[in-house]
Amino acid sequence: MNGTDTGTRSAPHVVVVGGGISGLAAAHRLLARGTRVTVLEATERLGGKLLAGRIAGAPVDLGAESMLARRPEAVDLARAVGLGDRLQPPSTATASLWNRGVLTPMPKGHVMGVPGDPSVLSGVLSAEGLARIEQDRTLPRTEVGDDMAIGEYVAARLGREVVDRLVEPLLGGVYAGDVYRTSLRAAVPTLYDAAASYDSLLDGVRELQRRAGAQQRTGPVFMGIDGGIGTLPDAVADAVRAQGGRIRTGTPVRGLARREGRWFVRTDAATYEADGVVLAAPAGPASRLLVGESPSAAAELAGVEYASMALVTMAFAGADVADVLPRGSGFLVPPVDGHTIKASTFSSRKWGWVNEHAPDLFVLRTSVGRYGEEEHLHRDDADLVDVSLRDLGAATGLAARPVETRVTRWTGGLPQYPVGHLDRVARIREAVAKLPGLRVCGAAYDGVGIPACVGSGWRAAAEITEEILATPTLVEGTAEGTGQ
Ligand SMILES: CC1=C(CCC(=O)O)c2cc3nc(cc4[nH]c(cc5[nH]c(cc1n2)c(C)c5CCC(=O)O)c(CCC(=O)O)c4C)C(CCC(=O)O)=C3C
Repeated sequence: MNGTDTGTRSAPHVVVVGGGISGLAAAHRLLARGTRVTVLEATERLGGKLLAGRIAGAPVDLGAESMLARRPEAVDLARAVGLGDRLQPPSTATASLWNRGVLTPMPKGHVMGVPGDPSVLSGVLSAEGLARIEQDRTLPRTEVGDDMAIGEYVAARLGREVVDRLVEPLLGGVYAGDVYRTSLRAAVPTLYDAAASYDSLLDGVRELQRRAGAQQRTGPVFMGIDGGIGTLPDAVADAVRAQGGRIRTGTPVRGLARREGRWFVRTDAATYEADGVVLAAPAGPASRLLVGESPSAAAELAGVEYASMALVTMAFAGADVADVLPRGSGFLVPPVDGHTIKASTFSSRKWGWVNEHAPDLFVLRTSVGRYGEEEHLHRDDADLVDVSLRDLGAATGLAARPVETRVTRWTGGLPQYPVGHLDRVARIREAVAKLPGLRVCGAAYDGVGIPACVGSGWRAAAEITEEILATPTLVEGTAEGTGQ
């Protein structure tokens, strides 16, 4: 950079479309790299699937409530925006499985439900189910090719019971999906690699476990934030504003066009002129915005499906509940047993901060709905509370009535990663790469977890700044164009 240019050249301007955690992480990184930034969020609220709220006066997460700490991005971002002191691991690392009407401790020693040693599943599977696992040692190799549904692969090796009672409830939480559709390669890449190198899945998993053990990783697997993961987006937004970034909520983007080497991002009130654009919106809106400039990316994005779910958060008088519930952070529910809820998280037990803010309450939540199972979501709030209480009662014996309830509907909450997902993402990226200064990021691409979202935002920011700072363009004063 030539110092004498600063008077005539202002920093390049990047518009970020979407104010969820991916877009905010991208904006934060773009500012650090010296661009000007405008974030445009369609709804009135920043944060996307992260939402902090209150129940019976107590702070609680009403969206995502935990982030993986084994990947650095989410905790690094939290620290970078001043939340380091509020990071807090879960108070308990155990959970239960509501299996055939009985709550049993969640087995340890598996990779997303796939055991290395069948005996860890002895409390969970039937005798036939356990016997079926042994066939893994003698069955001919299962060719997974470019990709295969994780449920199909694990069922072929170990039998359907392992899939239906372990893999499905665990991965059902991650994607609100169906493991007989979900991509092995995208969802659990370590298992895909093991499948390619070992005839026996048990052998492959044991090797993964051996390697994980050799790494001697310390520190918590998950991390929360005092006050809620939902406080992270606002903290990032504050940091973005403090560095001069502009954030507009209630500002849906209506059109995106490239003319004479610049981007024009049209909203109802203004058209923003930019050197770069980060599309951090979900796949549907991203697809609609790309129809003009990249019909092929738009078509691929239009094929990305989402699952919807609802969270029912309930606060009880603490004394009514704590002794009734099983130990640990909550329980998972295998869909094959036909219950409505698919998980319950005991927030007051899982998070010290929930308990500290409301020591006389017990807060828990249930989740309802997954891909292809949207009928429950048409029930009204009172119905969702009733069915949650019925399932909770059947699972744990809980008979108390909550003092307050809150239903949060996450329509289109979780993108699906079906077989072939990674190829689709590669095709999207290839098409998008033909558009100078434009990148996509978010949960639809490289992982639905918060660290993956943050990582994808950072990557988009790094690639764009590399590209546009390498070819600086002359811009006049403000980048805001017509209409404002
Ligand atoms: C997006 C996501 C990731 C990916 C994160 C990333 O890749 O970044 C993930 C990972 C994992 N989830 C795991 C375990 C559990 N998930 C649960 C419940 C839930 N997860 C959800 C989502 C996710 N889950 C959701 C929407 C629920 C429903 C209930 C609620 O939202 O309240 C519950 C029951 C409730 C409780 O005990 O809290 C358990 C025990 C384990 C450990 C497995 C092992 O031990 O090997 C791992 C890696």
